[in-house]
Amino acid sequence: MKILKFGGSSVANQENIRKVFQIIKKQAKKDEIAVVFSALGGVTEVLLRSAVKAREGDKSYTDEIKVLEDRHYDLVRQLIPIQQQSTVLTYVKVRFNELEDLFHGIYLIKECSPKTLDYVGSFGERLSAFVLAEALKVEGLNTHYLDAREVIRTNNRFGNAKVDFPVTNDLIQDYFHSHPGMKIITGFVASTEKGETTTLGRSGSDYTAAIFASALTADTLEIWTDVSGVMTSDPRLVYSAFTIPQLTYNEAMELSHFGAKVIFPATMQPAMRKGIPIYIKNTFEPEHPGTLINSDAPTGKLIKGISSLAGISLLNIQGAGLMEVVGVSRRVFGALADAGVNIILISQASSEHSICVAIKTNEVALAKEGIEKEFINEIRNGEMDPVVVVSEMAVVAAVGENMKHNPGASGRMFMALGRNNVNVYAIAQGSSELNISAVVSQADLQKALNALHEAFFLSENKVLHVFLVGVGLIGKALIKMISLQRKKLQKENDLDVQIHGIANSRFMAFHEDGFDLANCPAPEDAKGAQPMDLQKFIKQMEDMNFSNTVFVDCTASQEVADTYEQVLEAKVAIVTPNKKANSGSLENYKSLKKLAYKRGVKFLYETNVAAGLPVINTLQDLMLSGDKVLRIEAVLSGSMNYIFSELEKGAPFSEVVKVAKEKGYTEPDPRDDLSGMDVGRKILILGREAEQDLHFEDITIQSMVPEDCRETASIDEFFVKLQAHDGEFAQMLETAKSKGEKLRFMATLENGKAKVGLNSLDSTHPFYTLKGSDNMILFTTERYHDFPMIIRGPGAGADVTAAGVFADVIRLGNFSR
Ligand SMILES: NC(=O)C1=CN([C@@H]2O[C@H](COP(=O)(O)OP(=O)(O)OC[C@H]3O[C@@H](n4cnc5c(N)ncnc54)[C@H](O)[C@@H]3O)[C@@H](O)[C@H]2O)C=CC1
Ligand SMILES: N[C@@H](CC=O)C(=O)O
Ligand code: NA
Repeated sequence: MKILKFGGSSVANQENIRKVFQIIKKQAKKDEIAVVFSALGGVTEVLLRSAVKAREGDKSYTDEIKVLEDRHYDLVRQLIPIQQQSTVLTYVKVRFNELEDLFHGIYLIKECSPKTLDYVGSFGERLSAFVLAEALKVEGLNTHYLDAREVIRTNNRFGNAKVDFPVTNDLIQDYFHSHPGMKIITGFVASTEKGETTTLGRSGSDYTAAIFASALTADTLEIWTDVSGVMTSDPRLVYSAFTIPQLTYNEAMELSHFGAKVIFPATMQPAMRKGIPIYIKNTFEPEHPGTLINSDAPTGKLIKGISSLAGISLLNIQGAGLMEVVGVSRRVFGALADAGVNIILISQASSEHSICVAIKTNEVALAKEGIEKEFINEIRNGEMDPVVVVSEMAVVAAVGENMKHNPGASGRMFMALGRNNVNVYAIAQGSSELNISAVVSQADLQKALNALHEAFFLSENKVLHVFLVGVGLIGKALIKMISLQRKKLQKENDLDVQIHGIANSRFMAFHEDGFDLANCPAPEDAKGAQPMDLQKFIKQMEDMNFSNTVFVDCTASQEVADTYEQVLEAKVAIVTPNKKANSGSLENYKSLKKLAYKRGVKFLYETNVAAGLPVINTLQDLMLSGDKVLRIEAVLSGSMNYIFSELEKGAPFSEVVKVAKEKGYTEPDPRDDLSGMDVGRKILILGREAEQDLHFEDITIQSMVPEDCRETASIDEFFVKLQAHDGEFAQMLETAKSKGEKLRFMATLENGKAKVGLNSLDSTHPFYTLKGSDNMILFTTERYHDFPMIIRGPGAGADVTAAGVFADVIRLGNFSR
């Protein structure tokens, strides 16, 4: 025997009911089944609301009841052929006549007792189960309508009646023996010995199903609802939440205490006591295995799920006079009980200096008043402080029986929270080791849940959540690269990179699950694209509240660089090829580094110098290991090296500059390269990385932009004007050639001063052989003294730069593991 229960959403309308019928017919072919139905979705609420309206003399209840009546008639007409409709329509009509009389009575005497309310509430299930039993007959099933009031006996605590199990079990068994056919049972309703109608309280229909399952020792109980089982966490907050395949009864109880509202375990008790397996299944996705809840040993992971509860406040009861005083906690809890306040979590440290309890925020006033009244003398004497209330809190709890005797769960939990800058206000774990709960600020709830979810369930795949500003040459290349490499990273490095925000200077767009990187739209073409607003972008990034968030700045914008402080403050890591922040004031450079350190996040910018070539990291390693930089001599501009080496092949200067831009070597504005500014910035950054207090004024820069081209408005106009100077550059080249030399645009840093400019070098110089977009950096240090350390290779271009940015992002994965 199997008991199936379908909730209100499963029977909300004809379309859904057809799905329910499919499921019932399929199961009836294999097994003996009985089916419990809730009222059609929303009906009970309307009935109860109308009763209140009637009591308050509000006549509009009649309209609401009329709508319900028509809804049931419509359903009969939709499900049952016309020739067979009359008995069913009559049944419905009689029920609504009864309701009309009932409501009229309430309206007249202006009174509606809990007993009357139970009677009113019973109509929803009595209507749905009857109509559906008849409709299933039309489908060829031999059904038998069972009004559960005939067999479920309760006391007369109306609204939340207690079941008399011995009597009920006998009645159910007798009924099933003496009545053939597939029972179609009303959920929620029961009756007293005297035949008064009662209801079974919250999730009453689940309870009905469990009562029948238990009385009949069913093989299984299936709860059909609108979600595919119990999820690992609240899917509205944790996008990667998934269905838990199997839970023990204990785990199900713990999980549903906070958050997972799929079942209300109290209602499952009768089935649990008998060890009957319970399946949570989805009417709208019947093939999904859903969740099995049974008494088997816990399976799988260290924890099963992460539940949460918002709207919490913490009460701190503390004072020096409370230490080692027996009876304090009894009085605290007594006072809370007297005030009718439900305690959600308790924590007391062994110093006994304070007791901390978490309660629902709407009960704070009652609780505070109750406790302060109880301790009025102690507070007056200064032995105890007034109760301190911290509001806007939430509880997160890791749940699973495998935590028992298995060290590491709390370590992993608090590590994940700490790494993501989630402050923990209170902690509780019972000795059952089934649940570790932590109180966090409500603003951090989503981040906390995601961090925990990742730590416990996705730990094979740590996820970096990227927000990318600047989808230009480098940004686009980066997206493409991540898309191509993602599978391998997931498989071989336990790392996933998702992009949740994209922006250029005009538009921005966001995606909760991460954009489809293989077909990533431009920001302006993405769904929900909005005009770019940098502050809004950052706010949205913070609101999405992912753990391991990375802000990637692929612009050359000062405005974006100016937000780094704000971003780091939010504990978000930064990866950027944009040199503006590090080449601004020395103070800003230092304070950003300090802030990143303080906030425990990384600020990575390898591509600030020589694109993907390992220059910054190498220099940082040298410094960390105690070396000292004496001199840096370098070619730091890919575009300038390209331009001066291409010039040798005979093309005009302006033409070569254009090609350098087309090849993606130059800055967005090529004058930044030609003016030496870009190289100036790079040598400044290298100096600072070498722990020298370098300012921009310490650099002498020779500009290659002819005077009259400096003030031109557009880049196109600049190119036109530049043509007039092709001859001068050809002449410079000739002069060098005549001496057997080559032109190299380079930077030198020594004794706290830097020089940037064009040099003519003979063949003995290491830079002589550079080609194309090559960069070359010579570090002369205390350790690399006689011969410098040399780094050489292409130092500009979309791919080598994007690769460097990508490598920094991946590096973050290693840091924050
Ligand atoms: N091209 C190269 O070889 C290398 C470039 N870099 C750096 O990479 C960065 C990006 O360069 P490219 O991709 O070539 O530039 P790009 O001009 O192709 O792209 C820049 C993107 O940033 C966007 N943008 C500009 N200001 C913005 C703002 N305030 N808010 C939002 N978006 C904004 C633009 O709309 C554009 O989508 C620059 O900082 C550059 O110095 C670093 C190393 C090498
Ligand atoms: N424009 C730069 C590339 C970025 O740093 C160059 O030409 O080297
Ligand atoms: Na680099």
